[in-house]
Amino acid sequence: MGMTLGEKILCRASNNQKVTAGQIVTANVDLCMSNDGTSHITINMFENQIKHKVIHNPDNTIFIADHFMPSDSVETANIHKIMRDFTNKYQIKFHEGDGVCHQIMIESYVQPGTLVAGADSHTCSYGALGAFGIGVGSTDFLYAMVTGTTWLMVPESIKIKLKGNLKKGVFARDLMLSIIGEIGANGANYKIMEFSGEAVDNFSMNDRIVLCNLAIEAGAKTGLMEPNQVVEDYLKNNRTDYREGVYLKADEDGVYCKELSYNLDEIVPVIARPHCIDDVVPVSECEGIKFHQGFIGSCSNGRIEELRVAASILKGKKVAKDVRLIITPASNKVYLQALKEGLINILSEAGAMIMNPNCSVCWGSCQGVIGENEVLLSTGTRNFKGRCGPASSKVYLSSAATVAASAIRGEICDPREVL
Ligand SMILES: CC(C)[C@H](C(=O)O)[C@@H](O)C(=O)O
Ligand code: SF4
Repeated sequence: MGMTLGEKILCRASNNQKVTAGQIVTANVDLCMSNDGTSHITINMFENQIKHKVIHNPDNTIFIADHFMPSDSVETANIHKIMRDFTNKYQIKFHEGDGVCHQIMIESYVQPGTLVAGADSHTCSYGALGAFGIGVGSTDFLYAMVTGTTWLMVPESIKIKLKGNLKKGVFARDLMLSIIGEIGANGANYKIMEFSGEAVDNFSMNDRIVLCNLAIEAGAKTGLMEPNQVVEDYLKNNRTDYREGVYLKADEDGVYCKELSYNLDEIVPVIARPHCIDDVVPVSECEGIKFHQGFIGSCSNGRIEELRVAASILKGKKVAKDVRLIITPASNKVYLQALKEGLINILSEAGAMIMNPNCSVCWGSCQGVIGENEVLLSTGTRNFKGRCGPASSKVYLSSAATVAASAIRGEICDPREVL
């Protein structure tokens, strides 16, 4: 009996010949990542509750300030100071203002075949590179940072076979929201969502990240894809630390708890309605709904490909009078690329507000918070009640194209009408 891709990676990380779903393993963690959402909690425990104050591998420990960047209050400024002092003291890597943690990790650190513990739920994004990213709480993060290991039960895997091609105006974001809409927000609880099939070969790095990033929103332990030439090219072109990676593949006879198949030709632009990500309907069912703010950004949808699509729609047009459009590149690298391509000019001339790279409106605690009864159309990851404003506010989730097209119209519309 063979192994799934996730089992292969955990096998390697735990120095086993074979692992099977349900088995509990202690595994070596290749990278530890923490952000300003919770790192002060970890630092407090480290300084005050443990005896042997050792960081297992400072070089592989990365702290990133992105959720409240720049700080919006004395409280968050103090969190950044705690992070700055701690990372200086222990020679840990620290990024401040460079962008969203997961984007920074993918641009600069994560390698295929590795295990990464991140104190953030969307650590599952690293599956795009064929790495096993797990979101952990502050205590588990502390354990991994100090010991270089973590323990986990090997999850069962769901094979998600993708074939066909996305039509014009339909994006990876629509595909993943459609999958979550079908299986439900608990549909993959503690499972690995392993994406495969001929369609995956045609995916860009951005598509790969979009799919793996939202795996947690179906309850998955992580999302995974076999690394391929696209990954290899991405690493070669973007990474100063490029080295030959560990390109693990699932065995033909790996055991899956479920198999799902999707034909990409059948996917249409969709929207997740408030307040649950699995309340997914075709955009056409939301046509005409007024909204007050649009947001393009986040670790899910703030990369250059998304800004290009937004710019192609907004070029020469104006954001509707009663809509605020906030666009936040996912990293400085993305921002600089957008500047170089003239996208920032186009978006700005159309009336969008361009923010510094950070979690921005996705997180709803730093910038672009919405008011009582206001409606947000967002490319963020979550639409929980109160995520981006008071309990009376509403968040709809869609692709960047849908946000851009709707921002011009002043009400939700299908991006295929303008593309
Ligand atoms: C702050 C952090 C712990 C949180 C997460 O884990 O996902 C945040 O990034 C989010 O998207 O809600
Ligand atoms: S962009 Fe949103 S989902 Fe991603 S880490 Fe930041 S707050 Fe979390």
